[in-house]
Amino acid sequence: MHTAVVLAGGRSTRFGPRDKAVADLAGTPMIRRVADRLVSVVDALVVNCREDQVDAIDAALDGFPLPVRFAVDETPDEGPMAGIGRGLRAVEGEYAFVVACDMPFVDPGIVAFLFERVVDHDAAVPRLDDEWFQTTHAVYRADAMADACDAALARDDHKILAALFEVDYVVVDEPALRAHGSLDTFENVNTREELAAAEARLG
Ligand SMILES: Nc1nc2c(ncn2[C@@H]2O[C@H](COP(=O)(O)OP(=O)(O)OP(=O)(O)O)[C@@H](O)[C@H]2O)c(=O)[nH]1
Repeated sequence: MHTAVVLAGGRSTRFGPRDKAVADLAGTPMIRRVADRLVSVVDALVVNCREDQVDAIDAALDGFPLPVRFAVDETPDEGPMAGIGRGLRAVEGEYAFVVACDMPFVDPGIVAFLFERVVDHDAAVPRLDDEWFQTTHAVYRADAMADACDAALARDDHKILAALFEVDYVVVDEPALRAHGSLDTFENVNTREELAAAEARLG
């Protein structure tokens, strides 16, 4: 059983007054695009967000063919690592793909490969040449990473890497990623301009 945890609890300040999770991207809410890209590689979806986002996200996911569960932040605005931990606690199987709600080109081939690479480890984290770890596009062993998130938060450390470095992780490098899909998978939409560019690419 594979789950996807979609992170949507941020404030989208660069995007403007509206929540980018449910922003219209070529006729489909962004989070729905992300979810739709994952149907072939996971069995269930967990959405991490704030309570005030639930209704709009639930509407955006109306008719989604897999079970959807919400993992609402107990305390909002604790950062993405807190969201990862919260989301992973709601996962039923062993492993989950964690992805930001603003990655509409997420590539199922690469996600499937991350699920292969994580076996016998706690995390499989992509890392492109000259770039940092793609921790919001990675597969985690749900209980191990959730424990590490809780431990880091208890030390008042909110960095995702503080949790990652506590678990047994493998790095998935750029050549391996390229062999399994498009690196567009890591593209994220933070601004209205990036939304327009994504829309143009979708035709
Ligand atoms: N639960 C939770 N998730 C968060 C938080 N901050 C960011 N995220 C999520 O982490 C992912 C990456 O965050 P950003 O792209 O920086 O999103 P953001 O914080 O909403 O955007 P900006 O305010 O423009 O930086 C997104 O999927 C966010 O929804 C938070 O405080 N809590």
